[in-house]
Amino acid sequence: MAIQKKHGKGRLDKWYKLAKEKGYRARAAFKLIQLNKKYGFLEKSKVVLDLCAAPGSWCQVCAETMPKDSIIVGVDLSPIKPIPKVITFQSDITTEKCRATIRTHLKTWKADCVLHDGAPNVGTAWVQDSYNQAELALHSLKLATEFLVEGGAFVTKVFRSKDYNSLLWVLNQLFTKVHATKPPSSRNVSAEIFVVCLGFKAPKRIDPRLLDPRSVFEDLKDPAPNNEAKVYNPEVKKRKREGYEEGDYTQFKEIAASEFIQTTDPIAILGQYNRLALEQAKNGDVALAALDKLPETTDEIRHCCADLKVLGRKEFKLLLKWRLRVREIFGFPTKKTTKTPLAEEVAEVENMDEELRIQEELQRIKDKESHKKKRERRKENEKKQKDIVRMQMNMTTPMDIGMEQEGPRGEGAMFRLKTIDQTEALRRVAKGKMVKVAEAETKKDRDSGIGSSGETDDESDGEADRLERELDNMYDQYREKKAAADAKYRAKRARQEHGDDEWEGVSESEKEGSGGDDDDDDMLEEDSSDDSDTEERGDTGKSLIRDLDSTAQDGAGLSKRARGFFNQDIFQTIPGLLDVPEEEEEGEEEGAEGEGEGEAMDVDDKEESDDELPTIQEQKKMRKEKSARKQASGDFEIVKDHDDDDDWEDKEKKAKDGRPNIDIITAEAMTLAHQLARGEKTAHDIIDEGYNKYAFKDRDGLPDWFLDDETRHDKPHKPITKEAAQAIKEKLRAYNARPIKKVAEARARKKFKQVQKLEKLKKKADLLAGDEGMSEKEKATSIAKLMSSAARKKRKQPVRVVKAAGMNRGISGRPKGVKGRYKMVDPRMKKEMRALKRISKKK
Ligand SMILES: C[S@@+](CC[C@H](N)C(=O)[O-])C[C@H]1O[C@@H](n2cnc3c(N)ncnc32)[C@H](O)[C@@H]1O
Repeated sequence: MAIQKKHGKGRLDKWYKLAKEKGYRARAAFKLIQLNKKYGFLEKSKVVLDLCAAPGSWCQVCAETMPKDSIIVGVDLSPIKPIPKVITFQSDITTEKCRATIRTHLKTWKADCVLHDGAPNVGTAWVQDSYNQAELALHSLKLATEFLVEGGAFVTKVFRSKDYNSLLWVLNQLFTKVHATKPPSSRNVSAEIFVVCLGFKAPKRIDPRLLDPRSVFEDLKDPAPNNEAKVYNPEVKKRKREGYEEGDYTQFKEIAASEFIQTTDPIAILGQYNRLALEQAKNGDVALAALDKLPETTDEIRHCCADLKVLGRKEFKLLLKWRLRVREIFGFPTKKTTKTPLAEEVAEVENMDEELRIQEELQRIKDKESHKKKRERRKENEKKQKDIVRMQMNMTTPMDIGMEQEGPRGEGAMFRLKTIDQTEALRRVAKGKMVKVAEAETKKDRDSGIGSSGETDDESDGEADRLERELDNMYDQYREKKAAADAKYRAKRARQEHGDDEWEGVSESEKEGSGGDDDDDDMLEEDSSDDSDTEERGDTGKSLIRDLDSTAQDGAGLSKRARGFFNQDIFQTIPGLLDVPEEEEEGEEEGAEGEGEGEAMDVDDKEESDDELPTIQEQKKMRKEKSARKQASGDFEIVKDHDDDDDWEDKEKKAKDGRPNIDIITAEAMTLAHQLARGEKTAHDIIDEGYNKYAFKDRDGLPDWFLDDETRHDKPHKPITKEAAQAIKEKLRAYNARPIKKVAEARARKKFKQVQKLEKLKKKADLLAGDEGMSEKEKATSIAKLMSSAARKKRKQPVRVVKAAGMNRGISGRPKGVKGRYKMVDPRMKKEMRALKRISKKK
């Protein structure tokens, strides 16, 4: 929760900094800029009267925004430093003298706009005497009625207080439109708002009572003096006025938090008070002491209680929830029974409360409805799940579960491959995975929050089921958490979600031996996507045949991806590995190039392919040569560390991204390659090894978390040779030895600059050499001079120390008038250092 501070550095907000940057004398400038942006009163004004104008930022904005040669008159109790094109003088706007001075400056002119940003400052910054402010605003209005032209605008600052409505009423009598607004640059913690009055009615006669604080603010008994005047007359003491509670002269109101708990209208308290006090507990208030000790009274609640005026919707809700909870604990009735109407005077606050109340009511209704829906869906799914189990036990048929659907031609959906494939039902039925379908559905619901809300309708479930679900749920949460923290895991999941498990299939089969039921899955999935645009049974059949064909072909030769893998240089010398018909290979190569996959090509090959394309034969020859070169030098391009699972995933991803394939050869593959090369193993052996206990796993009915763990840890550990491990180590060492990107960039920049410098020198030397007016000796000496001056190192500019004081403090970026290298220092630091030294010396 961001709490705006009113003191110290809290003041140096973005508007403050922006004002400094733009050269405005106060951040208040932005309030006028924003008000004018909304109502556009300055652009059409030729004469403006700025009341309470010091230090003059509003005058600056006027001078900037108003047409050329406009008249701007600014007045304040404090002196205003001269501003170009602005007339300023010092006076109290409540006095007759001030009125007369304005008249002399304006002569016969009438003002198009009267601005008033007066603030009678008393006490600390946040304690505002709202009455004085309202009174000052009324004084400024009085001046406005005298100097404003008909249709003119009046902008005034007011504080939300008891007198606010009376003031608004008066303004409404004199102007056609009255808008109360709070510009974004006005601090949230401040009670100030601005009233922009447009279309001055300019009545011929104004009832003097309308502008008399005594009658406008009728509660008033004694007329209030201008507090600012106290600055000049310290004898004058602040008087008590009616309109405030006895002993409470400020707008800052606090109430014991226990009152908030007990009240029947908590929203009224949230709207009216600045703070809910908890710490009175120390003064012996029993209710507060109990409240203070409750675990529900968290730090966040304490923060919220500390300043109600800065809270947003979320925090209000938090406080209201807390109240309900505490009421429950203390045994209060938890439903609201009565509502106390809010005081009329705090109209603004009342609106906000009303809004909050409506919003909460809406939210409550929404929540209720969504809970109801979730419950219904959950029940439905559970029923389905039970039906499916029954079906598996031959107690019922899919039709009973609602799986039948009439196709466009009348045939049952049960027998349409396409529809079945879409629901994945057949595939799972075939593999006995119907339970998983239901599980997946239930899980989906759980993911969307169903069942996790602790609703009471799971009594019908068995304890074991419930436990299982809870476990699954916890595991899902764990996975979500992991996914949020782990980019690699996210990437992997994204790949799975996009059905992009082609490579996974390869690595899986490579790791576990090929075959198994996963292959079937892939085939059906491909089938469904291939034929998504046709509903014909025949078409689906065709597609199945096509896929089966391709698989058969893969079995005979190698799949495209497998061929890509074995196309790598390291396998080039192994006989019989790539016995593929010539035409087919050509087709593949072209395809790979066309698709930009290039998995069987390394970087160099790729670069070559960019130029004039070599023929297939040439490419093959080049590859062979290269492979021989690498074999001779023992340079294996391997990066995979055997135990580094994450790294492996990363490499897989890289390979999928279409980057060079140097990363995808693992130590295992290298070992295998060595074994094949040495004749220790044949292709047949490898295929044979593929049939192992890991290849055929029964995954039916097992929970996801278990399957995940299995895939991660239950896999064959293939041997790796010493050479392979060594090669990988070397490779990684080379990787680690590379300079970081920034260093490489800096070096390249340096080199580039040197080349540029050299070019320049060359040009100059050429010019000198071609100069006919110079003798050869002269030429030689001047070129030598040139060279030596170029070789001389430039002296670094000394760093200038700039004190961060006054205007410079709090500004980010280069301070004004400072050129070259500089260092910002805070003089306070120096003082502190000296003090520390002094202290240590004394010691
Ligand atoms: C918030 S500042 C005005 C800032 C100004 N709008 C600006 O942009 O620089 C409020 C000013 O009201 C002035 N003020 C308060 N009472 C006054 C009075 N009776 N007559 C004239 N100025 C007064 C104070 O001296 C103070 O400078």
